[in-house]
Amino acid sequence: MRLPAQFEHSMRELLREEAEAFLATYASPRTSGLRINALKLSRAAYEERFGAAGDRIPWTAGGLYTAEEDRPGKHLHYYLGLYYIQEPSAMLPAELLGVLPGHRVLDLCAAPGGKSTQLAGKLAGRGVLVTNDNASERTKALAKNVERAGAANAIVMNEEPERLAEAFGAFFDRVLVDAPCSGEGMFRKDEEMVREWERHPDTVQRYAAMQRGILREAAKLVAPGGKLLYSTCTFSPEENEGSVALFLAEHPDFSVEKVEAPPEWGFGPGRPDWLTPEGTAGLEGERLASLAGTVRVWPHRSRGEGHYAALLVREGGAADAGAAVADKSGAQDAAETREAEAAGRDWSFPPLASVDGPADRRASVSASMRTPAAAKEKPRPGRAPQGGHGRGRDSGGKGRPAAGQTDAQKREMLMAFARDMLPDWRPSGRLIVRGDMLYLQPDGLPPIERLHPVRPGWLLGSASKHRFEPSQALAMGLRMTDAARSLRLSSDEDEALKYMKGESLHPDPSRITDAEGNPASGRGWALVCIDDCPAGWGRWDGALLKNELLPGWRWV
Ligand SMILES: C[S@@+](CC[C@H](N)C(=O)[O-])C[C@H]1O[C@@H](n2cnc3c(N)ncnc32)[C@H](O)[C@@H]1O
Repeated sequence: MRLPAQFEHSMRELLREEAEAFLATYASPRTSGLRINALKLSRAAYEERFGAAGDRIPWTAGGLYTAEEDRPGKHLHYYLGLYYIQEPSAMLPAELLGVLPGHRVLDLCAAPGGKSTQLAGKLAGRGVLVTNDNASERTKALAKNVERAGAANAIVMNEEPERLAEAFGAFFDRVLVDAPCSGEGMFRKDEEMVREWERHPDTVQRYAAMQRGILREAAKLVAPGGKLLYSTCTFSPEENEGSVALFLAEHPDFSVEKVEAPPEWGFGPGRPDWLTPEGTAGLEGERLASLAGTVRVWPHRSRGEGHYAALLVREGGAADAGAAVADKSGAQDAAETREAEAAGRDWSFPPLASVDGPADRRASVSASMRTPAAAKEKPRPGRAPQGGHGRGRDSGGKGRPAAGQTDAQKREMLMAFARDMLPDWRPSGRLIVRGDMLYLQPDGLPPIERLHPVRPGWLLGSASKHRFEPSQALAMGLRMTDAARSLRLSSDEDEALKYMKGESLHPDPSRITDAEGNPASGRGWALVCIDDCPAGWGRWDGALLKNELLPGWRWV
């Protein structure tokens, strides 16, 4: 690979005797990997069922090295969200952030969602993940990847960091800033980055300025005692230690938490000594030296592409207070769910939270379970969702209000669907209606109506005319055993691939089963599952299973 002369010169200056080993890596293939989706399966369970998929990536739970010829993107399991294809070093930042179930987590520069799906796995369905990117085109892939992973507690935003900081304040226990950067660490992966670097001599400076602006806003979003992980996939000291030095100089309430890694992983320390005197932003002494506690991943030392990560902790507050609080509320939810179950069919979704309505109309599931309520709701004007998805369609469903349907009626349609199809399903959150679309939003968020959510919650489906249509996102976030009617296929069967290609199926009626795997009664929606994982919806008429998989989710 031909490297930009200026890049090669700078790397020789920095690395000196190590430079040859570093430059030699450009003659060997890049590393690649996949990460098993903890929301669906553990690595042990994956390997037990499907065999070992590759060498383990030591720094990441569920991470496996792959070879070019493996083509993991061409396997049904990829479509089912059982794993995400991700460069091995790119798995490090989310791992270092120390996310616990119940945390409030923000992924500020998130598209296309590699680290968001990893963070969602760490949350294990508890707490909230706000995943954001300011490039609206890129948020489509972000939303789809988050949905494919089955993250039911995520909201997807298309916002500028300033506006998030205004709306949320210091709300988050964990913030990830996987910053836009000059991408020097990805030259082996993407030669276009090499050309881009060459075309713009000021690339490094331009990105450094961007990163510093983003970090300033990110600081406002971290709760006292919370943590911020800053990462790039580049080598330049200006974009790495330099951006963190300025951050520390401007934010005395943050400090570096040293990254501890076993020597065999090969990580290098941060290099404050590579900063110019101006590059230190006036940082001195111990604070400057603490930058050595940040981490550099080098392709000649580790089995991964170039990366940088800095873990920054904000002082004050009780460490992990968010997780503790959320754990408590999780226990409370479980207790209240049991109470509601005991009350039989009175269990209900929360009252509607109108996107335009006053804040005091918002209510939690737990409150609604005590007082099922929808019938009293007044009709509201529908409002087009941002990037709305009819049944999770990639570009359709412009969020037109269903003619004549009130929000309360739409909620009732969802309830009727859930009673028929998902009798034991007990999600938590608050129900949001936007146009035809119904979403379940994690509890406890501040008002976000003035922002641009691409998904203000888990997209459950759309209620138009007289029927509720469940979304692909709903299917992907369910378990096979949630469904009162399912068709269970194995990835070895031709039928599985036919379904994923969009074909309708003619299964023997005995294969349409209930949650326990016994023959199911009734007709209507059925959850199609492959290797016990939901793949999408079909409509069963007693002889034919009509394929309801949307084109954007099909096998290609
Ligand atoms: C390195 S990529 C993120 C990769 C992503 N974290 C992942 O793991 O898939 C950086 C992202 O930052 C976004 N971005 C650039 N400037 C931004 C800003 N001011 N606010 C939020 N996102 C920004 C870009 O659109 C890009 O998607």
